[in-house]
Amino acid sequence: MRSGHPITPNTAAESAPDGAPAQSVRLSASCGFPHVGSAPESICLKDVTLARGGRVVLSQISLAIPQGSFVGVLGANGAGKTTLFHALLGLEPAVQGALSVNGQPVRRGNRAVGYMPQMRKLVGGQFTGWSMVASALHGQRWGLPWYSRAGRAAVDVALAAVDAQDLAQRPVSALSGGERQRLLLAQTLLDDPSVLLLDEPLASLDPARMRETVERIHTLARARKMTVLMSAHDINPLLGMMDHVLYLARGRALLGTVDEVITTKALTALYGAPVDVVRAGGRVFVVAEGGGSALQEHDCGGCGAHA
Ligand SMILES: Nc1ncnc2c1ncn2[C@@H]1O[C@H](COP(=O)(O)OP(=O)(O)OP(=O)(O)O)[C@@H](O)[C@H]1O
Repeated sequence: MRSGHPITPNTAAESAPDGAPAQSVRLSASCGFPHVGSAPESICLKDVTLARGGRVVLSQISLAIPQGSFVGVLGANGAGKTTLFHALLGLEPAVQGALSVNGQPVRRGNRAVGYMPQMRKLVGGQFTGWSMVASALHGQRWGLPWYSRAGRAAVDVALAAVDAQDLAQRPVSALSGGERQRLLLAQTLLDDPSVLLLDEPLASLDPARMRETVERIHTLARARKMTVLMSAHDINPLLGMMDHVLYLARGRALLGTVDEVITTKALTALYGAPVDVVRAGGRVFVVAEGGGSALQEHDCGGCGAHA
């Protein structure tokens, strides 16, 4: 992971950089500043600065995400996607500013917020699918032999919600990456959250599984009226599903619709360096100067500043 960024002006939707028209911006009731969409906001950031290891990662961000919005969180390695999720979970205090979820200040252990961390290694290898999901029941621990009737029912409902009843009795070690992702998603649903934070749930899936996963999450979110923030390195599997994009780069954030944010002009302004948005074959590519993907490489201009 690379380092953070110097403090830079806020570039969220209400003060988008040149080239980022914010037609859908309206005045938020409780956030107190303009935001995208027409629903009441589910997530508010007011002048928020976040740091990791003493380095500023996101600087003076203000934005509001409406309830029920499906948001793709994009940005290169180290852009601050996980840091933002941790802050919304109450795990990383802000250096400055205020974050709220459903009108309340963020707090650790808020069961209204479901979280699926990045899956970097095998989770729950020796357990069955059912036990792995049950292990996330509130107050439970791995391997406990007994669950309440309500807890068991919640596990069954969560497995059904992600079409994973057939995985319930199979050992997790024998499941594919996509099948394990479904179990992890089921875990996040146990507490019937109103906000889902999904950190790179598409990592290591093939394109067909990526699309299937996005569609499943989208359908679930619509049915349960959940606000979803899903981080990703490729925008393409999310196209047509996102209500909004939250794009992080150089310590700044830009929130809006795909058409507002994913433009050469808007992203060049956000990165502060030439970036091309190229559309080909129904796909979108964000290309940095020199030809590489801007979503794969972290532009470190300004790195090294400390909070
Ligand atoms: N535990 C830590 N201690 C110190 N610095 C950290 C820590 N975790 C992350 N960082 C730094 O914070 C910055 C943001 O990291 P973060 O994980 O939020 O980025 P990300 O956008 O989620 O990246 P990726 O796409 O690679 O997962 C990076 O510069 C990273 O090196």
